Amino acid sequence: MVETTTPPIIQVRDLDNRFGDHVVHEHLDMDVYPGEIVGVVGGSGTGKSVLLRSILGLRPPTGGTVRIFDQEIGSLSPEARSRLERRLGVLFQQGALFSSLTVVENIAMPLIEHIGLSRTSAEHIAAMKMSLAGLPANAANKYPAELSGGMIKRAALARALALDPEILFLDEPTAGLDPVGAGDFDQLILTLRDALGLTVFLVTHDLDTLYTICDRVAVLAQKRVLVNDTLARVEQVDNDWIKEYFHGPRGRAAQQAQNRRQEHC
Ligand SMILES: Nc1ncnc2c1ncn2[C@@H]1O[C@H](COP(=O)(O)OP(=O)(O)OP(=O)(O)O)[C@@H](O)[C@H]1O
Repeated sequence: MVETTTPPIIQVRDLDNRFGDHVVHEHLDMDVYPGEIVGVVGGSGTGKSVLLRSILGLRPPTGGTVRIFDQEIGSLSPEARSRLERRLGVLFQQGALFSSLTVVENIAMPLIEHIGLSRTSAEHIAAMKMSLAGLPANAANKYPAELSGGMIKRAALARALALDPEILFLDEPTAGLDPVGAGDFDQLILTLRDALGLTVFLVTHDLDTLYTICDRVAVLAQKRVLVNDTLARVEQVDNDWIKEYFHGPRGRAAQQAQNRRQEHC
């Protein structure tokens, strides 16, 4: 759970991101602590995906620093950067599986490429990761086009877990799933965090995800992280977007659903 006395595992300071004249982030600060699940929310175009890409080092920011495991990613040698990347698992919005590879081959690929395992060993570990992500064994030899949306997410999650990451980044993990599938996926993320001690950084629009599994919620607005706190505190912030998002009909429904879940526990 959240231990804010420990140093952050991700520390973003004074981050700027611009595309020409378009300023997406300005003086953005954000901390993520080990073992927590942080949900990043904000209106469309507020820069959630750009923030995720900046933290992962996929997009060099216009200014500012990102430190992960107390290492500044912009100043690492290629070898150090590669070592750091192995400690991060990423689930992109569309799954980003290779369509010409089977599920087991997709999951085995990072094990072969990054740590040089033989194909047999890599596929053996890939089968275990499939099971961890809740995929049936008979999905192993299927191609992505043969999978349901929920199974694609699970296969992509299994691949993200292939190298035993310490931090898991998820971009809209429940987008496109039906409510039952989305709820199951939320529970899977929670179970994996608890079982594996992961830190989870997730970008989402899904209010149920926020209410069900997030320890803290970071709201992007006005080109920065406006607030990064428990949901109870975030809900109280006097900001138009926060009021509309959390206190509108969908926010109230998600909150009531969570209250009912807690009553049944
Ligand atoms: N490569 C790029 N070139 C130019 N502009 C970009 C680029 N990538 C992102 N942007 C712009 O940056 C802004 C933030 O984009 P981003 O995708 O991070 O938003 P978001 O908060 O994730 O939105 P959504 O919730 O709709 O997915 C948008 O205005 C987008 O058009």
